[in-house]
Amino acid sequence: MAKKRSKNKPSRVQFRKRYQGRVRDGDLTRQFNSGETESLADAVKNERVSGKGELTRKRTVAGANADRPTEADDKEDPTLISGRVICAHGLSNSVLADDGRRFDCAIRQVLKSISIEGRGTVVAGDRVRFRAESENTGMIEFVAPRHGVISRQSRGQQHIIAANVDHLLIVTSAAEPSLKPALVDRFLLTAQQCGVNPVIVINKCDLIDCRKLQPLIGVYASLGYRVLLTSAERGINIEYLRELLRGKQTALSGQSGVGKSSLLNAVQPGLGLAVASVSQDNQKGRHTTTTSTLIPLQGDATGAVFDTPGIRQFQLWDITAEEVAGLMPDLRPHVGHCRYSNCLHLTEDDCAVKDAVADGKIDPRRYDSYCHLLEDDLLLSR
Ligand SMILES: Nc1nc2c(ncn2[C@@H]2O[C@H](COP(=O)(O)OP(=O)(O)OP(=O)(O)O)[C@@H](O)[C@H]2O)c(=O)[nH]1
Ligand SMILES: [Zn+2]
Repeated sequence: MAKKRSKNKPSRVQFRKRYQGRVRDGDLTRQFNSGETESLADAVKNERVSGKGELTRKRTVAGANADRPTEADDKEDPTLISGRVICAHGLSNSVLADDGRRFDCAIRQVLKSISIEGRGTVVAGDRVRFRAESENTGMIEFVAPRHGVISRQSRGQQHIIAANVDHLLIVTSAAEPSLKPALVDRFLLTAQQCGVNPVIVINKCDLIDCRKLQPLIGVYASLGYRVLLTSAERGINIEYLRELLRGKQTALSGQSGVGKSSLLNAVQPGLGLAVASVSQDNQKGRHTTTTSTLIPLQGDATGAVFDTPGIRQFQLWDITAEEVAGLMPDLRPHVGHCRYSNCLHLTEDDCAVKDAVADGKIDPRRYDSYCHLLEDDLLLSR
């Protein structure tokens, strides 16, 4: 009789132990002296937004800050300006107000105190409310809760590089360089892990007979992934891509030379160039490679693209071999039916995943990707 998947999952305590305080709530965490941790989103909610935390405590103890706004006040406070963070640089953050003005903003101390080592209090893509202090400077008072967070691992900690990412374009090319579905599978896993909606773009479709791609596209489409065949060179599906980007914050990932800049230039002349120069800047400094920049689309109040080296090649962050199958929509339904609750679906007997591959329910190539990821990467580093 098959065992239930839930037995395979680590308990909350084991989970916390495993990540040693780095509780992955999809957000930054801070650690109290007691050893407890709290995500940035929760901290902001508890302390800043509800006004029940630090601010309120300060107010009652010292009687100070009595005029501090609560969230409701913030939203109604006409002196605060709404905008989004274009580039986060610690002390000076570039913020684009919804009315199109640019401000250099500092961050209010209480927001800083809830991040780890002051890093990542705000990141590119964050929706913020700030108080203008001059024509072009201001103070960020409020950071809205995030969705679609892209992070990377840095010295064992999660480091957010972009927030509120609506779409992740996984850009590949049909040829030159050749299509690497295993790489697409990795990016799909990362997108799943980050809670970002992926779109697979196969560029340079002018170089091959696209009918050859039908089986591959069929597999992805059957898993619910959107696949777009494009040619930046011939202008194929560029209008569709433009529509996809409209009003959304989109991140691009993919190997060098697949045509990311060319696609952006086809959508909006000069956009690829703007992106390339930002990427260059990022590559110059060793510590700035994680800094991402949001580049607004012309004539589109809310549409913008992120493109930094950090996102282009972004890696799975802190994933365990046991978690991978659960992040793959084709493997996931079968994992609970294996004989062993800790089955890795590689060499074990009575493995429901391998049975599903044999029965044609899982595409063998996808299973192959899974095996390579575990054997060549995740299990080797153990
Ligand atoms: N045939 C063909 N060539 C293309 C297409 N799109 C881009 N290219 C060419 O592919 C090469 C690489 O394009 P880029 O846009 O620089 O690629 P990228 O992904 O931005 O590369 P990196 O900046 O290195 O990450 C250039 O020589 C482009 O002219 C296409 O649709 N068809
Ligand atoms: Zn199995």
